[in-house]
Amino acid sequence: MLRSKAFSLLKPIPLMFGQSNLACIHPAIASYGHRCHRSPVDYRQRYKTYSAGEQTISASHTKVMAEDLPGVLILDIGGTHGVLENLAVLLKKHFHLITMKEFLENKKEMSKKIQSVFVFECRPTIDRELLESLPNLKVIGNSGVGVDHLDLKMISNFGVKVTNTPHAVADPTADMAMALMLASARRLVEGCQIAVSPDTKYFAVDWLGVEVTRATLGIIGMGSIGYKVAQRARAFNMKILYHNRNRRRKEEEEAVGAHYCEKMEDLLQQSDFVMLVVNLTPETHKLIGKKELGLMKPTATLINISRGAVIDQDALVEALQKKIIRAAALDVTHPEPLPRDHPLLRLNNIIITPHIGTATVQAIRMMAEEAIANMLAVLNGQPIPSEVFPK
Ligand SMILES: O=C(O)[C@H](O)CO
Repeated sequence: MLRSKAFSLLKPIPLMFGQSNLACIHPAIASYGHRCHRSPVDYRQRYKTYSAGEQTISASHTKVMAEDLPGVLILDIGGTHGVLENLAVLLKKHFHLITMKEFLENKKEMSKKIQSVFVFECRPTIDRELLESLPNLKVIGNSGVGVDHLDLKMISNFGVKVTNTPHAVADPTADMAMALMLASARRLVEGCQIAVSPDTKYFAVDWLGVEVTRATLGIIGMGSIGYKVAQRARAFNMKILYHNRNRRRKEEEEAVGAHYCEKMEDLLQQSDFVMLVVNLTPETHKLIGKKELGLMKPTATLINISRGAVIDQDALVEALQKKIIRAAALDVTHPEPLPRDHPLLRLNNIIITPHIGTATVQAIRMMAEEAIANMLAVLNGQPIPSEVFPK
């Protein structure tokens, strides 16, 4: 709902990809993956520069017929063509769009044409049956960074590559992390409800918040999103702790004033805000359970912008009910959405948003562009900016 509303505001914009010539992908985009791995900030900078200078070439200038382009199967995600209209415009520059409906109606002909599948964010998934019916499939372009919804091993056994969009998601997701932290700390949602309630006799002292400024933030998962959260938190003079599989370089730690905690337990015990920014893998499944929640301060807040299954939700319900921790702010849950009678929805010390970390006009477009660049690289046998490998 929120996504489609946001998207309806999106006006046609100059497109980064010029013509439907598969070789004409802008070199800045074709190569950003390599450099951006080290310096993700670069990408947005360069994106601005190039998109501003790029000439708009509308679909009518396209000489190549859609049928001549490699087929991309769009798994239905809404919109009139099975894909949001504005994403369709971007994709059509380089691909012959085939919706699931078209595929199912004319499977014999369509299945041969399809060389790529575009997956919008983290849904839906791709099963063996679909893979078996696409003999020419070469790449699945996931729009979004998390690929926990895809069976990477099975896909790779079909000789199909999977790509994701780590660069496009980093800033908006880090912004969302800050929004959740601030909203929970200052009890923004309750404040809104009170402000619009018919009862005008309310006293702020009855629902005091806590301060983010100078508080201790513990970031679990210091990849590019985690690091961007740290950059933002520094502006709030927060003390930053982090736990990650690999320690960041000294210069990177110093740039944001982050302190490494080798043991996650130390971070949990010391933090006022614990921020989860890890990928969902078998190792991080229910990473935060009863024991971990018990280590947190009773005044601490848990924020999750990764995946719902990283938290043992039953343990979280109990911790929030018994005030073992102060509050939680979740952009992700398991499942999504939660069943309407789920106990998490009945608590007042929680904020839940419907997985909107990347639901911005800019991010959705940039994710699509990053996914397109990846898919074209695979189809053209060029270096792939962001490929994901099975473990
Ligand atoms: O994985 C991601 O990038 C986000 O969760 C998008 O849905």
